[in-house]
Amino acid sequence: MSEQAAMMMSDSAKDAVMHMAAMTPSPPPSMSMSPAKPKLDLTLYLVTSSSLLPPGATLESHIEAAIKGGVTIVQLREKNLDTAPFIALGKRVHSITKKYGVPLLINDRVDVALAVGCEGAHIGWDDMEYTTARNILGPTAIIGLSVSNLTQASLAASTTTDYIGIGPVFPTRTKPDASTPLYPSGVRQILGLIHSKRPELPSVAIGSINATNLQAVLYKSRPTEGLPLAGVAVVSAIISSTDPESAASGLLSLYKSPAPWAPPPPSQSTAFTHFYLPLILDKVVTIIRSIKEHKPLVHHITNAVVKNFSANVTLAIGGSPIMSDNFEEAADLAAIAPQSACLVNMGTSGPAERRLYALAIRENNKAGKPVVFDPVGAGATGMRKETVRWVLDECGYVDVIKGNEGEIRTVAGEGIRMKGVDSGAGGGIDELVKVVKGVAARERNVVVTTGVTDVLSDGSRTVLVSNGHPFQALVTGMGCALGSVLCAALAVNKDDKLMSCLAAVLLYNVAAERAVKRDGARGPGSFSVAFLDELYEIGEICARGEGGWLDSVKVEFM
Ligand SMILES: Cc1ncc(COP(=O)(O)OP(=O)(O)O)c(N)n1
Ligand SMILES: Cc1nc(C(=O)O)sc1CCOP(=O)(O)O
Repeated sequence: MSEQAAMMMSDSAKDAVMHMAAMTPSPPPSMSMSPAKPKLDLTLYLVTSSSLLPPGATLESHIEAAIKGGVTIVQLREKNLDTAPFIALGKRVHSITKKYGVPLLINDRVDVALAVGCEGAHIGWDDMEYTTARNILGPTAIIGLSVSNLTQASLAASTTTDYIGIGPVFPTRTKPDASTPLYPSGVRQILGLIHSKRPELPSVAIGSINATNLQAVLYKSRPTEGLPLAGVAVVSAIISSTDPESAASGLLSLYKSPAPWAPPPPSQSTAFTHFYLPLILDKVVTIIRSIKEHKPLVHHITNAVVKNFSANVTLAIGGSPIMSDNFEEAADLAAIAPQSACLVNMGTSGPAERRLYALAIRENNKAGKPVVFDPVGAGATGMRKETVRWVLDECGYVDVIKGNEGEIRTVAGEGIRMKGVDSGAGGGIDELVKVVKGVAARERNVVVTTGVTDVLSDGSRTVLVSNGHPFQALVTGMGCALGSVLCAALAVNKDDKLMSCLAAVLLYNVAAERAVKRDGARGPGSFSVAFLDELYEIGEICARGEGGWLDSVKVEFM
């Protein structure tokens, strides 16, 4: 056993492995399980657990139905079977999987895999050490290793394992002794590390993956560089279903479809890859005009303090505000209008509101409608930090996070995530840009950070906007109502979300500058009225296709 592998195992497991290794000479070629390495397709990986079958179902019929539905590889994971019945079951299941050319692996038990003569085994950190398993099963067996953290990932990637199982992604009842959940952002970090060690090594994610979260797992875990997940492994999503064939085909079809919130591929998209200002400002005008034309519905789940102002801002730019905290209509509101978006502002949130956020995010994700998340006061209390973590890790996908510098630093920080972007404050604009870019790259979305200079980033492109007026900080709800404008812009332009956010921020901040120049705008009160007038006025100017109001923009592209 290698010293490295020994470090990672419990003492009893080490003793067992040492014993096995001493007893196990290098295998003669005849011990190889099949003459050639079977093709490995990890796309939809079924891991079994007989105890989770619905009443009356048999494991054999469930597995066969799931394969018909599209399962590409099966792992027999039976924790309570003695050796002889385990081998007998393995042989029965193998006769089914062989018919369909689907590889069968055995969980934990290399001896059972050998006796069954199936395609390989999956082993964890309490099981037989990898090299010993490889020696026993031979070079053509498929062997997978589990990893739950970066240390294990680094060690596993230094072996010749055929694939890695990363988990748990979410808390799961199926494996009570599972490690701390990684969430998609943790899976992404592990994929990045695997890429740095063995760029071609495929991985699957496991742990409470189901039809509701599969696309978010795939999308959010995709690293900037290197291989994305090669598949997802599920137990209960198929085994507990009364219709395993449909459960499998449903998961497969979600796996193969682009996430509803994914922007179109770059060739079709109007994304700005070159920062050519006149073209960008042209697009800004088009987006604002389009809000007036299409009157997008903005479903506000927001705090009581800012509802009235947010509704007025939405109306002033030509949108249709709905302020609804009603569970019963969240799904309808996501689906009802061809162009809509949802604002989740956690200004005043308790347990009921948090359940509503989850529902609204899920429904808008399903309908392909953008979601803007405003983590108001994110760092103020433990409850708020946990709400932010929960929204980002467990509620699906948010297209845009908008907050002030402190809020975005909290979103980036160690208190929220297993490991976050360095959130040290006070490093100036360059350091802030690094933080904002880091969050956007981690969440694969757009982050809008408001301040004297607003920082907008999608993780690769970053824009600084220095328009605006100090009166903005003196009007209640001014910060929150930017969320309404972001929603309206995203609702009418989903192709390039950074561009939509830029249009919203420019409209908002140039309107503020113009408002203080209006007659009678003497202080925050009259300013807020003049501001609404200017939002409206700029909309009218854009509707005429004019861009003169943009002469004063102060933008920098990075
Ligand atoms: C595909 C896949 N990934 C991870 C695991 C977990 O295996 P392990 O760590 O051995 O834990 P148990 O499954 O034995 O509880 C897996 N089985 N499959
Ligand atoms: C078998 C297993 N391994 C895990 C890991 O984290 O390594 S989580 C897990 C259970 C997955 O079951 P379900 O899809 O029902 O949540």
